[in-house]
Amino acid sequence: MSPFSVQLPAARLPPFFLNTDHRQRCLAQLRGKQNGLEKYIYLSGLKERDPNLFYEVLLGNMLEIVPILYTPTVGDACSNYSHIWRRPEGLYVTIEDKGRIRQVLQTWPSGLSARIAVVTDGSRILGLGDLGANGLPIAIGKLDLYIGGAGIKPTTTVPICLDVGTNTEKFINDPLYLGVRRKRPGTIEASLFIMDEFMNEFMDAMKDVFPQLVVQFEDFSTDNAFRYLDMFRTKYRCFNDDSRVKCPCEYTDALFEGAVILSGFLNAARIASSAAGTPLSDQRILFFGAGSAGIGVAKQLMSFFTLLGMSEENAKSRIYTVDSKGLITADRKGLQEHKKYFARTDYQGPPLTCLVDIIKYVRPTALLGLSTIRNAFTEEIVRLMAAFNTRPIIFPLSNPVSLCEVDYADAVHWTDGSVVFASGSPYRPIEFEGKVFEPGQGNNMYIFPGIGLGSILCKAKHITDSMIEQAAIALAGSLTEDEASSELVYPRLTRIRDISAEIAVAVIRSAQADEVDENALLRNLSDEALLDYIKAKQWRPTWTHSVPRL
Ligand SMILES: NC(=O)C1=CN([C@@H]2O[C@H](COP(=O)(O)OP(=O)(O)OC[C@H]3O[C@@H](n4cnc5c(N)ncnc54)[C@H](OP(=O)(O)O)[C@@H]3O)[C@@H](O)[C@H]2O)C=CC1
Ligand SMILES: CC(=O)C(=O)O
Ligand SMILES: [Mg+2]
Repeated sequence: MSPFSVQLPAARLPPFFLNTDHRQRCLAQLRGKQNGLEKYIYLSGLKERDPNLFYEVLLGNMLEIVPILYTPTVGDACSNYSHIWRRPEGLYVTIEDKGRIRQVLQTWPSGLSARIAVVTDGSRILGLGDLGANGLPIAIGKLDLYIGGAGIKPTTTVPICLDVGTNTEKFINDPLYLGVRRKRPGTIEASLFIMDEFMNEFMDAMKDVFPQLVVQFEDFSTDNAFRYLDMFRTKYRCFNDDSRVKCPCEYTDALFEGAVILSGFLNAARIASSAAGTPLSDQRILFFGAGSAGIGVAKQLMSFFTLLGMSEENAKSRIYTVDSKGLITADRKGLQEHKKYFARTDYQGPPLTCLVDIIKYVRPTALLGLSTIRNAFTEEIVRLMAAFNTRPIIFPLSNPVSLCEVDYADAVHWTDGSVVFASGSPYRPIEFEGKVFEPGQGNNMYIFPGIGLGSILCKAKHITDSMIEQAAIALAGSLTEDEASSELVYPRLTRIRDISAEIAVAVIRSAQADEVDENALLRNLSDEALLDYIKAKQWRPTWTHSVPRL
């Protein structure tokens, strides 16, 4: 509880306490911690003691604090959550609650005022795999970004972990593990039926208990992600898609990632095209990793190409996908459903299984990594990209850093500084041959806060494809002159609040065009008035650091 929000007798506080800058004290305490996990624990404690001070410190120090609350450190927090747990921070709905999920949700204090829930089942946390009940911090971290990055009110957010078990043996055997001690229901018909019943009951109960809520599904394993979104996309106010291109990637994590990568890719392609003197649309994009994230991003890029006037076939032909078995081709036996859409029909020859060979065959202008394979983009691969392209686009997007396909410094060195780079987790700028190089962070954190804010304010019934596309275009267009001349592909994180407000304008306009908005009051506002309205609605911490001693 904040010392400022309770009536403490003055003598209970040190005499000069109220006249010192607590933000500086918090930063000093934070910086005194030995490692990322300790910093995470410290910040979590600060949020509990004094939420206003916590968000004030976050807003003033985004570059330092976001990598702790979010990727990469949140990955450590999740992996170790049962050991570092201090206090209840979210809602757990377990498989054992089946039949009474409504009552469980009703225990959350702010039913009617809740606006955004991030829901994970812990089955694919970042690229770290099945972390079971330990997955909750990813939902908390995302919501901190909704709050910090867009100004969503903290009391309207709901982090939820669906604990249906874990297949990670070491957790089940860990005496401190906090989740239910059982394996996840399997994939035989009867187990799927039980899970479908559980998920249907959960979503029905969510709609009843939190009538104004938008649900973001986060870090479900690819098979579950596709399955549940297929079940729910037209029924509930979860992130949703009226897709022109029917391939199953409406899973929100992938949708947002698609939008954010589209945005960075647009800026990267402009840089690369102008260096090579080729048209923007003349791109060949190789996706290394074809799970929900890879296919989600591929879909978003290709749908943008169709907006540029390309036919669907032409747009699709620009995209190549690779999984653990190599280049995905249509003649492969037993190909999973989500991989079929982009499977190549034009490759004749023995299966291409090695990335070097695939790159020699495709000669991509852009190489995107969503594979969770650390250092998969070797020196040979990166040098090949540089040999084929004046400005090779290389986006190693797997999170956290420990799973990133190539480190920034290596990418810069191996391409003699020609790489156009964005990674999923943050890297620091580096100096190479007397020049400072600044990496981009291609992470959905740039987009979901603004989409959430816009959707809440216009009371969107669903989030349509065009809302997501317009959000991506607004993000791409949000670079300042300084950022563009530094060849950044994403704006600097310190501006995320303003960027989220601009994205929210684009999202609201698009919701209005698609007639899914229910807040008629916003329809007649000019863009300028709408931006002012959005900024006025952004929640800010009300903490003051200079309160006189009584
Ligand atoms: N930057 C961002 O904003 C975001 C990043 N991500 C990141 O994307 C990554 C992937 O997520 P997701 O799609 O859900 O995960 P999945 O596990 O579903 O997909 C991983 C993909 O990589 C492929 N793969 C695995 N090993 C290899 C290998 N040795 N060679 C080639 N391909 C391989 C898999 O192949 P196969 O299908 O054959 O198993 C699969 O297609 C995660 O690290 C996640 O953190 C996710 C969302 C947003
Ligand atoms: C960033 C993110 O959502 C992921 O890696 O899953
Ligand atoms: Mg995610």
